[in-house]
Amino acid sequence: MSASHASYIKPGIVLDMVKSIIPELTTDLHKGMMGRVVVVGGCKEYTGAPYYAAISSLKLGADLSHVFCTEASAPVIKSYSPELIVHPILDHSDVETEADQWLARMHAVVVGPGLGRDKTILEHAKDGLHLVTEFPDVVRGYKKAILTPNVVEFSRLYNKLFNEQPDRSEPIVCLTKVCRELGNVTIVQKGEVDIISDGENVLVCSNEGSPRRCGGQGDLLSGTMGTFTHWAHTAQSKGIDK
Ligand SMILES: NC(=O)C1=CN([C@@H]2O[C@H](COP(=O)(O)OP(=O)(O)OC[C@H]3O[C@@H](n4cnc5c(N)ncnc54)[C@H](O)[C@@H]3O)[C@@H](O)[C@H]2O)[C@@H](O)CC1
Ligand SMILES: Nc1ncnc2c1ncn2[C@@H]1O[C@H](COP(=O)(O)OP(=O)(O)OP(=O)(O)O)[C@@H](O)[C@H]1O
Repeated sequence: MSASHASYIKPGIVLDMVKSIIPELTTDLHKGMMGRVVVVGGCKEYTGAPYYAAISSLKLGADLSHVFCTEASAPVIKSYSPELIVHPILDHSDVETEADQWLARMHAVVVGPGLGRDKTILEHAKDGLHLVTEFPDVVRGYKKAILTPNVVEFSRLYNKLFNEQPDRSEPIVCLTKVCRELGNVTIVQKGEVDIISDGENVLVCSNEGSPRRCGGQGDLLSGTMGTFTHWAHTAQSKGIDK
């Protein structure tokens, strides 16, 4: 299927789509129902990235926000906020067992902010996009997966899958091609204009953002997306999303 068959969603309805999935706060809710999100990230060099992602998920409206990070980064991340639940497990040899007992309770997992490139940590936890670029089968066919590459990360992924650089003059064609190759995962390709697709639908978000390009904006996006993802799936299960 070529990109010309993809259906395009009008940008103007984005806000309505988002509003339609925000759950109503009612007195019968109990702690956790608005979202239990875990951010997997945080290493010696990067403690801000997982903090930004985790605190964003909470500030948007999730009830509980966890961070899986390394031993060294844990006290730093904890000191930024008492609201985060911080697990220093990523450099433990039994990380999978330790993580599994928590993962089963989570609504959304945000993998990548500040994981760094330490080989041991990557073997244990994997930098989200680095992992997908190295081993695309990890997400292939998992339609709930959302990847949020910046331009350079997208090029690396495209190159891995098709052994060539993406044609920058045809961003939508290239994006839908990658989504389909990975079994219709959703990709948010970030840039001046964000292009979002699952290989079938394409949403181009050209709302003006900040012209400042400081680090951490992708982390805010990934954290809020963790909460929105839970809300979207809940709305979908109730048949109330757009
Ligand atoms: N305070 C923190 O702890 C922060 C940690 N961060 C972490 O830092 C690590 C490295 O992140 P990087 O984003 O530097 O990743 P990379 O090391 O993969 O570098 C990406 C490169 O692509 C470039 N780039 C991005 N968009 C581009 C465009 N449209 N055109 C041309 N070049 C473009 C960037 O300038 C950057 O040099 C990650 O683990 C990340 O999570 C960052 O999230 C920033 C904040
Ligand atoms: N040139 C641009 N103009 C306006 N907005 C942009 C531009 N590039 C990216 N953005 C916006 O900034 C947000 C973060 O994208 P960015 O490319 O900075 O991610 P990143 O490099 O992964 O971030 P991080 O520093 O957190 O790792 C996205 O939501 C995107 O819409």
